[in-house]
Amino acid sequence: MGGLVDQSVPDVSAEAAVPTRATTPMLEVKDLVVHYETRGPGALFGRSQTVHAVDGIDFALQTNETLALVGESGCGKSTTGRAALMLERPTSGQVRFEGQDLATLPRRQLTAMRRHLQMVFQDPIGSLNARHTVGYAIAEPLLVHNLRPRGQRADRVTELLELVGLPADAADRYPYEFSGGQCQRIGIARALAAEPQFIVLDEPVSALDVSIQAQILQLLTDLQTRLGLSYLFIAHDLAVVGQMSDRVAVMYLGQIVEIAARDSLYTGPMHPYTQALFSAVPEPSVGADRQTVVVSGEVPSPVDPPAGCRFHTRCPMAQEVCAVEPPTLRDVGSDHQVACHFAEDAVQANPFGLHLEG
Ligand SMILES: Nc1ncnc2c1ncn2[C@@H]1O[C@H](COP(=O)(O)OP(=O)(O)OP(=O)(O)O)[C@@H](O)[C@H]1O
Repeated sequence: MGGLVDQSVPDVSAEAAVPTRATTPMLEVKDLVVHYETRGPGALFGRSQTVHAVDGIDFALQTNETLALVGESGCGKSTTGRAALMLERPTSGQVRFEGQDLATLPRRQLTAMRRHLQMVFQDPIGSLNARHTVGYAIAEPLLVHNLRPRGQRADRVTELLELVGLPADAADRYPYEFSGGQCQRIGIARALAAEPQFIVLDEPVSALDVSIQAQILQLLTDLQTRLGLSYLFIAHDLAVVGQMSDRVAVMYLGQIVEIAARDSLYTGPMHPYTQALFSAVPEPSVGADRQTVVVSGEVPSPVDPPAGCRFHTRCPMAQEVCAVEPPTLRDVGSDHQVACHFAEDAVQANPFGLHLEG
């Protein structure tokens, strides 16, 4: 496969070994669509319009695997995460957890199933109720799902606090008494309380200082190994994604444009949009802490996405066919799929000047 190498290829020697494929994926998302009906400009009398937040995506996640979702703000990552947990009812498509379609489950069964599916949020402090003690916040899922006899719940809270590296006396204190990193540990303990198998991590470290980020990422990695968790990891920081993921899906305007094993994507990104994302990663030596996508033009509105390939209005490789025919995801290597008519040409042309191998 192509010889593109990103400058910021992370140290991948450590933790995340690619897990062996099971026959039935733990979670499977098929042709997922989430549209929002909103009012256009003009408040009360604005015309009704459809936001194409997620538009027909497929992915699967194995036990103990981390799939990262990356892409610019507004491309549909959080909506995908919420829909995978059924916090957002899909407009159409399937979300199968251990083979069972959650979209068709009666409400009661869905509530019972929810304990296996949890979320950790971006804003660690805001996601906790300021009026509840930390102990209550962590015990609440035990109450909701009726787990553990009443007399054992306090011990379980202590156990969970210990699991995330906090002292037992944290249970009697309030969220405002803790730092952002400590609050994120509390959020993780709360997510773990119901013994989930699958957790959506929605930008779990982007609100934290860099030094704290590393500690939380290490905690998440350790917990995954210890508890056999599967993560859908939503993030914009490609260095963090490179450290945390087994596989990576790149989203643009509600669709997956490239999905691959982490190393395959990081050493040979084939979609021009993925290449643009990688070209925007700041070199650590420069000291910049945020990426800006260098591709020209604005992201088109998800109310009226472009016909054909949605990226064609900004793509340096675009030709006539791109404005007409939507490319489907096709195999371009082992565990590597791309939705681009000219992906092979893009590797040759290297339009964003990624550092070339050799
Ligand atoms: N409840 C809603 N009603 C209407 N539009 C929505 C709603 N939630 C999200 N959207 C729109 O759907 C699109 C996808 O949003 P989403 O939050 O999933 O993107 P994202 O990639 O997670 O962005 P970010 O990185 O900024 O969180 C955006 O255009 C957003 O404005």
